[in-house]
Parts: sequence; C-alpha cells; structure tokens
Amino acid sequence: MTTVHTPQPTTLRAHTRVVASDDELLRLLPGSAGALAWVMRGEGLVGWGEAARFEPAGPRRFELADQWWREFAESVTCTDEVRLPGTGPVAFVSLAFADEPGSSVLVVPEVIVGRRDGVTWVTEIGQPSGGAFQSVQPVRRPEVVRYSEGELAVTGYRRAVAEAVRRMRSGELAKVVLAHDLVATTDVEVDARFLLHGLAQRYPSCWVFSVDGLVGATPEMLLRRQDSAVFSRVLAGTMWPRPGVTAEELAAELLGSAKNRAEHEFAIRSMVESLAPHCCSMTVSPQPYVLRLPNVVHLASDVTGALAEDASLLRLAAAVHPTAAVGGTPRAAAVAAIGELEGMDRGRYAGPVGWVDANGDGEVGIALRCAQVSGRTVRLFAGGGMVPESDPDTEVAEAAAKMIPIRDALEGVDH
Ligand SMILES: C=C(O[C@@H]1C=C(C(=O)O)C=C[C@H]1O)C(=O)O
Repeated sequence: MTTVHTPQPTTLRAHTRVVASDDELLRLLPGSAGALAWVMRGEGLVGWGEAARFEPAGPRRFELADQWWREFAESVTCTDEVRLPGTGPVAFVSLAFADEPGSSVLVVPEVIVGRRDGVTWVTEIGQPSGGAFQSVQPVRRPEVVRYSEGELAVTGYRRAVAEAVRRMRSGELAKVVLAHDLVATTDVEVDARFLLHGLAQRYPSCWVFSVDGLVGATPEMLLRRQDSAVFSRVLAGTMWPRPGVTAEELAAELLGSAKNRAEHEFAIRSMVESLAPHCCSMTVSPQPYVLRLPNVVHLASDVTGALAEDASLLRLAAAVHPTAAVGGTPRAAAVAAIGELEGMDRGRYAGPVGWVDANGDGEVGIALRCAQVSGRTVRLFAGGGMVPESDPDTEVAEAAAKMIPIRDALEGVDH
C-alpha cells in the first residue's frame, strides 16, 4: 500500500540562505525522533520536522517515489540564495530492499541544514514550528544493552549459507548475498543521535545516515548524481583484522584472494551493465583498491559516468538496485533465493538510502552497517556475498565483523 501525507503542497514555500555556523551538523539535531541525516566528515545534510512524507511500496516503489518527489518539488515555491546540490527542498529517502512487502519512505523535513566545501546553509520549508534552530535536547545513552536472536538466528544463517553454496556448486547461481539480523534491547529508548555521533567518530570514511529510524554508517555509495555526472563506489570482497596480521598484510591477502576478486567482479559487472544504458561514457577503476575500515577491509572500485539522458537519481537507482554487492548474479534468481533462504523481511537494510533535491541530484548509499531503531529495540543487519567457494563458519564471522560498528555505537565504546 502506498500512503501519502502532503499538506497542501501548493501552499508550501522553501527558503535557503547561508548561515554563519561551524557547529557540527549532527550536533544540531534537536531530538532523536524524526532525526534525518546524511553526513560524511562533517559535510552533508541534517534535517528535522516533517513538511511531507510519502510511503511507496511494492515493485514500483522507485518509480512512485520519483514521480511523487518531482510533483512535490515542482509545487514548492522556492527562494534559493545558495544554489548548490542539496539546497532548496530535499527529500531524505530510504527504500526497501525487496519488492514485497517493500515499505519505503521519503521524508521532506521542515528544516534542513547543509554543508558543502565549508559553506553552511539552512533551508526552511513551510513554517517550521519553533523556527529553524531549536534548542537541542540532551542526548540519551543506554546503560544496558542485551542481545537476542532476530528473525534469522546465527544457526539458521549458517544453514542458509550452506544451502546457497550447495546450489551454487550445482550451477543454479553464481553469487548470492545473504544476511541475518540480531536484536538489541536497551534500558532506555535509543537516541538515534547517540548512534550517529559514535558512528561518525569511528567511521569517518563512511556516510552516516538516519532516515525514519534506520540508522547506520555505510561505506558503499550506490549512486551520486550531480548534473550529468554519476559516481558509484562498489564494494565486495571482505576480510577483517586477525591478531598477528598487520594492516598491510591483510590488504595484500585480500587483493590476492581469488574468491574475493570473483565476488568483486560480479558486483562491478552488475553496476556497469545496469548503468551503461543511461550513460554516454563510463570509467571504472582498472584494479580494485582496498578500503580500510576499523572493523573490516573491502575490495573497492570507483565507477564514474556521464549521463546520456536526464534521468533523475531515483530513476537511476531503480535501474541499478540491487547490485550484486547486496543481491547476486543472476539478479532475479539471487533475489528469489535471498527471500527463500533468509525467510526474513530485510526491510530497508541493503536498500538505497540518502537524499534527493529538486533537480533530481543527490546521493544514495546502500543501507549497510545499520539498524532499525524502534523505542528500546534495535534490529541490526549484516551479511556477505556467497560464491561456490564460501565457507559457512567464515561467513558467520564476516557478518559478525560487519555488526561491530552499530554494536560499538550502541554500547558507547569510546564515546
Ligand atoms: C552485505 C553487506 O556488505 C556487502 C557485502 C560485501 C562482501 O560480501 O564482501 C562487502 C560490502 C557490501 O557490499 C553487509 O554489510 O551487510
């Protein structure tokens, strides 16, 4: 079902102006409820309040989202004194991984504060109650965090991986990305800002995000569109630190691993093949490089393209989602196997998350290293790409390594 909450868009006005502020964007979020963010190294966008919301669902969710946003943005009377990507009205977006149930969300905040190349602006949409800048409520931290199994326990995940490997060895599939969940329960309602602050501090090379309770720090840029230029950072192929192995040795091991190189190749190929029809030229890193994070290292490749047509970010995202970094190869068979073998609803995990502006520009990452926050309950997700050589125990360890960012942020490690 698709639901809309658009309070008389024809009456809405948006005003963007420069503000003299060097406050950290994430520290401006006045409260946890409705906190919206897309920030890396102090730049990006934060938002709060709700001028409009749209919840598309099902296989047409991208198209419905794109259409709604275009119509909404056109109906807003905008005075933009800054004119940069992300100024004027913006929708924060978070789309479901799967077609069913496929609950996705677009939120247009009443207040957006953005920063790019040191320029800080505020956009007010409608008449924000309480004005643009509100007093910031103290950030709550949990004292107790208890973990329990989610919809797919570790034992079930190990079994799902073993079955996927069996199917791939019999030639049914080439790659499939499986995931499982974990539930954390805390003593007080989780403050999205507490997670965001911890993630931003420890993962400066990731995009920290918060959209409608989905909070995380993704290292993977699905697509950035700015005018006719598109960019993607594709990740696939992962190792994690072990005692006695230096960072250099780990990076060399990853680059030399045929299994990880094969996983990476599938992901790159899926991105290139689905983006190429929309581009007149494309370049791909000649060799993957190693992206080092505190918890894991990944094989990474950058893809850039020049658009051949005026396709919005959401239309392009529809074409490339899910890449074989989070789906598999062949795509349709992999998505079907994910539904069957996981037997859980991924929700918006592994879907596109980010923002779009009125020009159709914006950024969407893949919602990874994230959790769905709801009151005192936090549902964490992580997984990995399977190929015929995958080992179930190693895959269980990989998913555990990928849950570290959210676990540390929730437990307040180094806060
Ligand atoms: C599926 C996840 O990550 C994806 C899978 C990877 C892999 O299999 O090596 C690496 C990065 C991501 O594209 C996750 O973080 O949950």
